[in-house]
Amino acid sequence: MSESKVHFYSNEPMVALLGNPNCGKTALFNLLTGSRQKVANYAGVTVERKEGRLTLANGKTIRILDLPGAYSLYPRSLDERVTCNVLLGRAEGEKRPNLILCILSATNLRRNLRLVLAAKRLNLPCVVVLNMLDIAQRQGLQIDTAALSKELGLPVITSIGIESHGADDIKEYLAQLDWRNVHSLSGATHQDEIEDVASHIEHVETDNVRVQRILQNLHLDQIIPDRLSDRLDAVLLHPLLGPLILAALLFFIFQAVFSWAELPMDLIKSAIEYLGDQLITVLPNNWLRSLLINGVLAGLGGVLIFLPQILILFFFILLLEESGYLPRAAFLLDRLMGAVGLSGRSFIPLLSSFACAIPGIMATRSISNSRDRMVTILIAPMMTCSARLPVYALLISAFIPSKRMAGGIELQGLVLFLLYVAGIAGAMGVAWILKRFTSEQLRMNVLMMELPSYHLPRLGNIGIGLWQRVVIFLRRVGGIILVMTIALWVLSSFPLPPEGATGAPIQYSIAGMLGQALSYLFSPIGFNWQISIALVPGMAAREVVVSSLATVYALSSSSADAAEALVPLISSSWSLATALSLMAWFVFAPQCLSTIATVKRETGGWRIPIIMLSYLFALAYIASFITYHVALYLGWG
Ligand SMILES: Nc1nc2c(ncn2[C@@H]2O[C@H](COP(=O)(O)OP(=O)(O)OP(=O)(O)O)[C@@H](O)[C@H]2O)c(=O)[nH]1
Ligand SMILES: [Mg+2]
Repeated sequence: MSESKVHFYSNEPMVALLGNPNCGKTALFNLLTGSRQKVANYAGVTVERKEGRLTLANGKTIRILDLPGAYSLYPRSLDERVTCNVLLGRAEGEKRPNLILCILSATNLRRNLRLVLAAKRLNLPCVVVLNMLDIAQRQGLQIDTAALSKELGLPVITSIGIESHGADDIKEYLAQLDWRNVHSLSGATHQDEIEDVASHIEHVETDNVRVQRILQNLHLDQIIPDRLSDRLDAVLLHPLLGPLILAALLFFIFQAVFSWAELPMDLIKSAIEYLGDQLITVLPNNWLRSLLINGVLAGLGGVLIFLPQILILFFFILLLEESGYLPRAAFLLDRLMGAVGLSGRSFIPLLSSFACAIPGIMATRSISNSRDRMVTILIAPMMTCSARLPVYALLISAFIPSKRMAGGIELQGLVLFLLYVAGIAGAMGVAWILKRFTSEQLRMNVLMMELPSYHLPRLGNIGIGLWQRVVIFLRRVGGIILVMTIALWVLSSFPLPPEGATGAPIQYSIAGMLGQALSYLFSPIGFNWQISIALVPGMAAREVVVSSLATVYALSSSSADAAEALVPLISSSWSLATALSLMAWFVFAPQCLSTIATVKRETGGWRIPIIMLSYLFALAYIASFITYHVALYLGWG
């Protein structure tokens, strides 16, 4: 597996952040370096090392390395291995860090201290940072940092990862550090060798005893229950209520995606229409006007309009991530996932895939069982990524009436929910088959997952998260989607139709001919040539299908205002059977090219991506074929 290469600045000291998962390393990394790496309230958020730089008050620059969380220095999963390799100096092209900042969550010293003891044996200078001091204080924990420092034989500083000045003590400490003599902070007292695997087991026992003694000396050896979290869990993890609440929550989210988005979507639509009208009045009727209106405006506008829905979905995802509910959902679904041979471990990678399969596939690094990891990678693309939302939303707006059913349920939201469920069900089915027919069969892996305390979501963090989504989305619109739209416009406009041609000019263009050729393949599942054209650039990015349809239809119609009206156009020219078949196609169809590239990188070869491409293509075709023919049978043709 390759990792992002880090530049080698030999003269700048490097400080690595080491700590248990979810202890706030990335929060501190962001405070120290001014980065905006992902922070969330569950274990295993960071799976790669990330580097940033910090300029200290005295002008000195140091490199800070954020690492995946680790419970021990005996790696069990790929993300833990990243951490160990860096600390042992085995990471390619990377020197060993000059200093380790060992971050502890003050709320769980028992587990966190074991890692400090292991870190001391690395024979690297080490400083302990006691984070989450605010929560510890709220829980009534009094930690004597001087005594802790004496027990450990290491300096101890404190921090609060969620306050803007929460890392100032760390900065101050690093500024006054004498980097030439930093070796005096080295924790190794009795052993000069780097930790090896064989001695690991024997250390575990002595470390447990030592941690117990330290806690006793600090009068911290009673376990302080987190009452609020326990009380919430009594309801949210209740065997019967828990799953019901989870289902209701997810259902509500999809309802909101449609009902809350109406107003902002109307606003964006009006703005695009206004812009189109202006362009028509000021520009002469030539190829440039066609490119701007039928190409760029139709294409980009067609996608932009779905931004509010994407943001609403992410608002809820961020809320769940910040609050600490996500690992509970994993816990609730563990049984269900066990039925198909996966553990709840796969839940968070799969959930990340709802944003985009790429971070989802990266997140599988935290799955220690390699077969589970491969299966999770193979099914991740079936989780509905946010790029598919515009496609679904377009088809739903065009074909599913916006009406309320019994109980005030929005029909459109319900269909969207069902499309997501179809993806999940497909994924579970494939996982079951893969496990069933591989040598490992249905072996249950026990879920060992930490349930963090609930945190009140911080609006600032959610705001930043949403803003990042807006930036990602606009970058796609202004980047790949714009490029593909212009390319498609060119291919759809040239060559010009011959003299005396009667059909729309696009039919004589390169794209038109390609679409007609492809429609032989796709007509059995109800796709016309316009859809067939749009599917090709859609391989680059999902939303491109929407912009491509907008461009293709804008070019196929003679009226100048076609740029504004994709929904009525497709609802009048496609049958319901075709629309349903296209929805089914998008539940399963192979992912975009960048996902395939990620799978190749993460699995180290072409085997898995090729398996993935072919089985998804086959599945999509079969699902669409069945959907189309059932719909025809029902008279929706
Ligand atoms: N109340 C409080 N919350 C904190 C503090 N530091 C971090 N958090 C929260 O704790 C959660 C975990 O923080 P992260 O920075 O993602 O933890 P991490 O150590 O990078 O976790 P992994 O990447 O999974 O290893 C997030 O919800 C943070 O907002 C703190 O000092 N006080
Ligand atoms: Mg992290």
